[in-house]
Amino acid sequence: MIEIEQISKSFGKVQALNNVSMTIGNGEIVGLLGLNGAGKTTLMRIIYGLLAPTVGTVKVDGLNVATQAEQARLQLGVLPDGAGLYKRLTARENIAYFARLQGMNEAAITDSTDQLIDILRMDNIAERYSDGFSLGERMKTALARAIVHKPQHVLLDEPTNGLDVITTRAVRALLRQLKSEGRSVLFSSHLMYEVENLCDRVLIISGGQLVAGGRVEDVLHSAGCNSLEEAFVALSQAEVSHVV
Ligand SMILES: Nc1ncnc2c1ncn2[C@@H]1O[C@H](COP(=O)(O)OP(=O)(O)OP(=O)(O)O)[C@@H](O)[C@H]1O
Repeated sequence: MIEIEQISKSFGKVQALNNVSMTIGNGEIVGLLGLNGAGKTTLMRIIYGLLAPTVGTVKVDGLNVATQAEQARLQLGVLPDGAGLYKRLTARENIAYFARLQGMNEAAITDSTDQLIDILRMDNIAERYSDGFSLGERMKTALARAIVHKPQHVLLDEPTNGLDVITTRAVRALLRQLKSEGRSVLFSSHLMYEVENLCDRVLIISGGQLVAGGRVEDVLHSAGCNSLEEAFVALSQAEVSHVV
């Protein structure tokens, strides 16, 4: 379980997050929605321990990410915003290198890398250097790298960004598989239908504040809307102060 308790984060005068609390349970897919600049990436980076919150704590399976960062990170797989790859490594080598950093043995690395190359349809790029990869090819490699060590919790910042329809479907199937294995998935997206189809729960952030959360039908009901897009627009446009 990931427990986010009263997180606030300021960058100078910009309050990127303001008193955000939530939990993400095992076996759950949670979608994080928010307009550009709402605070999604900041929240993901804080959960992974890349950024320290100004106030608040994050616990991953009871481990405080501020004070037990290394142990907590072993439980997490992360696809960061604009994920960078090692250009002088092939896609396969990028994935395997990351797995090695996570302490996996070589047999498990080969096994898991082969599986992901197959699932994400990466046969044509597996042995190519990542320098020059298209957006979708980079995303596939970064996604495989994020989950190669089979983490308990997966944080994905816009995981289907730039992917073609077949690969997007494969990614959705992969996320459902992670859920069926009892893993938790938190992903951000600007695609309403994706969130609607995939998520057990949706969280809506606006101006750094959590303005709605729950099952899609509950969010629609409380916003008095017929579609998630309508509810999202209505909730995101509510007046929220963004500057302290
Ligand atoms: N390192 C930083 N320095 C200054 N401001 C920052 C920094 N990182 C984020 N911000 C600001 O914090 C706010 C939240 O940014 P964040 O990247 O979390 O938004 P987001 O919801 O992921 O947006 P998008 O959908 O555009 O990716 C924005 O106003 C952004 O400009």
